Amino acid sequence: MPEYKIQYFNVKALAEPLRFLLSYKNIPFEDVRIKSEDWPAIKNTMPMGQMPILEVDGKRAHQSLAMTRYLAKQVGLVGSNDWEDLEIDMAVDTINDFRMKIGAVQYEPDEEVQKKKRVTLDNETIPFYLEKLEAMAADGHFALGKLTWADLYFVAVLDYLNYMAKKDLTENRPNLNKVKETVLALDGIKNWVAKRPQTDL
Ligand SMILES: N[C@@H](CCC(=O)N[C@@H](CS)C(=O)NCC(=O)O)C(=O)O
Repeated sequence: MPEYKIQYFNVKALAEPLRFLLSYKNIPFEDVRIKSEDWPAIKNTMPMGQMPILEVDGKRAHQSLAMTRYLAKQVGLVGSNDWEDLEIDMAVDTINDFRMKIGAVQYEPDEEVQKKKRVTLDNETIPFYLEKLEAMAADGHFALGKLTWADLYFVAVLDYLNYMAKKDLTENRPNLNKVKETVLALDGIKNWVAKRPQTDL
């Protein structure tokens, strides 16, 4: 079995889908968490000056979605043809678009501008995306009517989304809650969630 190492900050955010995918099959990995005070010295050694980084037998990869998709192939959570993979990718890209829209507000440096942007986020963006995502998950899964990496991706980033949105995004969304329950009930994920470092996001 390849040796896996994940490097990121001490948060779930963009590395958690990688951790979920490996944990799903109980694949061991080194979970390296860089302290923010150590980051400036390390930043320039990273391919794009950013994390997460995945190392597979010492070979280094970056870009969280590409790495998550790679691990999904390793653990068999992809489609069985190109069209099925497209359906999974559509769900994942939609979730990722949602993340970036919430992030654009959370990381807006001007406080007054952030306040204004949060009104639009709360009244328009969040309801729009949640309605679409709830409909996509009508049968308890985001794609193909079965468990795929889109489901694991959503649940893995959910704490991060809730933190940035400052609300429980799955409240009163039965289909999204079903996805959450299904993923959190998987043995490998249950074990990981029980033992992972406790962080807000
Ligand atoms: N497109 C990249 C974005 C990575 C990214 O934004 N990483 C942030 C943390 S979430 C980072 O490394 N920030 C530190 C910095 O830019 O100095 C990915 O998805 O992996």
